[in-house]
Amino acid sequence: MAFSSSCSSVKAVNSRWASPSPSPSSRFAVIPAFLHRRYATSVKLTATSAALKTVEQTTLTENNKFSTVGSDSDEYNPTLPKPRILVAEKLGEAGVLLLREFGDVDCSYDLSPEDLKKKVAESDALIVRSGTKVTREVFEAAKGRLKVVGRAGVGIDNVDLQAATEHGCLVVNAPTANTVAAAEHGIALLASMARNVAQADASIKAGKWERSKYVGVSLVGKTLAVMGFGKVGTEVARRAKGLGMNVISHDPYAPADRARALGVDLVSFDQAISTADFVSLHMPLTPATKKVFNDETFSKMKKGVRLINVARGGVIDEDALVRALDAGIVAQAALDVFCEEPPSKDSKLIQHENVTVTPHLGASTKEAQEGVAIEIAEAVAGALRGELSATAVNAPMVDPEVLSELTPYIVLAEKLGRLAVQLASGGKGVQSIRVVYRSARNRDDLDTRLLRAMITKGIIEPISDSYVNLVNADFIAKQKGLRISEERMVVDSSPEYPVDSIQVQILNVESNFAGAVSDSGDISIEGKVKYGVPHLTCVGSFGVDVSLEGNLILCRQVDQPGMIGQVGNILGEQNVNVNFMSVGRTVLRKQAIMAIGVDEEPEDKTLEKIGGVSAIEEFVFLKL
Ligand SMILES: NC(=O)c1ccc[n+]([C@@H]2O[C@H](COP(=O)([O-])OP(=O)(O)OC[C@H]3O[C@@H](n4cnc5c(N)ncnc54)[C@H](O)[C@@H]3O)[C@@H](O)[C@H]2O)c1
Ligand SMILES: O=C(O)[C@H](O)COP(=O)(O)O
Repeated sequence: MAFSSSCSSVKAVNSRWASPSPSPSSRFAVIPAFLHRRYATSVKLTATSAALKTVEQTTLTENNKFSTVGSDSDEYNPTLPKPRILVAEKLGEAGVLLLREFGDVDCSYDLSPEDLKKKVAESDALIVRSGTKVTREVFEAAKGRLKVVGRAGVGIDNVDLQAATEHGCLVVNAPTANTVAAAEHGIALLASMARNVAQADASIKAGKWERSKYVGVSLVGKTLAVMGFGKVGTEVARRAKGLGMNVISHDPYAPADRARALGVDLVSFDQAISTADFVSLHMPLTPATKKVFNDETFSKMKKGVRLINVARGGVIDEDALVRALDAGIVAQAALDVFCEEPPSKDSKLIQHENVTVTPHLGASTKEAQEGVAIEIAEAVAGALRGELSATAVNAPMVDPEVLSELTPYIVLAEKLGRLAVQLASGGKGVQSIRVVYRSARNRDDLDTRLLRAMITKGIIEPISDSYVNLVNADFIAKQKGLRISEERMVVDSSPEYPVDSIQVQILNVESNFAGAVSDSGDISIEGKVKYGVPHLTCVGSFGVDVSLEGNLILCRQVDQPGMIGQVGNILGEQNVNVNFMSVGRTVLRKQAIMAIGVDEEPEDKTLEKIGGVSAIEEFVFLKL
């Protein structure tokens, strides 16, 4: 089939073909050294669906004091020295037993940073919860011995992932076993806050009997805003419905039908916080959610609102919360997590009489800890045996040859995913993605899993705290209710290159940039690799040609002379360097799209000026 594109004509204005090919995100592309060694001797990877199957047993040397086994059917070889596993925080007994069957387990809790460094130098695996900081210094001190870090829980903000990857250390976590525990703790805080349980308990223990002081508020009929409708948020909503509450939720990326099925309306951020009597936080800590609860947002809340946080302390500006409590905007807060853990003893927030606190207990039930312990023990033992883990967060396992050929396409795929998700808006949520690969290669001679993983990574990472890689991409996509369908079209170009173009479509969503919506009504963008550099070649129905470096401004305007100059001048005045510009149009002198690659992030006022140009109908700034 000959190559066909839905895009219209394009005129490139500036060219940087000679730019060096950008390297892929190092977190993804750096293959842990021990995996390299293992695969280097044992695995023949092909570009077929068998690409990730290991076929032989391998004995490791150097830092690997025991053998690892590649095939699913092979057993761990008990004649070789057992791996040493350091458990640095309390882990459920079932998990410890499982680990003992497999290795020498050292349970040493409350280690000082110095002692931790000494111990990791003699350990093949380390298991922690949120209380141990696994820093770069820890990986350096391990001198290559540490092969796996297991986080017995969800958040891996206490593990330096970049350092782990650089030191060839796999990081795995246990993302699902504590969901219900966290939700139950949220509900416990909600109910005990509403009825002043903690304060009344302290009062009575101090010898008082203050019945009128601790009159509470009822939950039934009140509105609860669940901020973040993921695993924990969904379970909180389900339980709050059972308490007779009216539940609304804000989550720009959650599927509306999943919420509707629970009788929950997905609403805008402002609508959620301004109408709720109770606000419960369940979003991840990301650059977009950091301190999202601040003076401005508190001022929009209903006077007397009650706040619960079992997510991450960093989503709240804690000083602003104290001000909101003092002003009576927030009547009460119940907090399980803090910006700094443990928080300082004399923190105004902790000491506030209308605040109830728990020391990060969300996951701390016997059942959750047993579940998490088993989940992490299996993941760590599996990783030490060399198996793929569905909860690995930093390790691709790809033949270096395949990786090297695909490198520029990997960058392209991630950037297309990242761009596409930023073009989505509205309450329906990103649910269905369609990817079309145009390639001259035979269908079975192109393994697209790495590309699909990178598109998934590009789509998910800007909107969550999940780390996506080849190993966990499908797992995370499924967890988030994201359906990714792939199509391959054979085109008449050179089979020397694995892919001619990649098209990413987000189906059934609204866009914040109407120009990105194709004739089929879906958000659609397409890109190619040209001379090793990823390029955006199509936006909606408009052909463009802009190298995907730095950041991007897309403008839709009336096709008329002088537009490039006007916008270029505005950016130039603000010292924003344009690295690439391209204009594509459908019909002469009607509508056109201008794609402008910029090195810096323009200030708001600069973007406002661009929006003020009369011929510009809409524009959007996108981070690559
Ligand atoms: N206190 C504890 O002990 C404890 C236990 C488990 C989880 N957690 C924390 O709870 C949080 C949620 O965990 P989860 O397992 O449900 O994660 P999840 O990834 O399943 O859900 C997070 C949800 O937040 C949404 N989201 C992303 N950005 C958002 C934004 N700007 N506004 C609103 N929603 C947004 C995502 O779309 C997703 O649906 C995480 O921060 C996790 O670390 C804490
Ligand atoms: O991220 C998590 O899983 C929770 O915050 C629980 O942390 P914990 O394992 O330290 O209790």
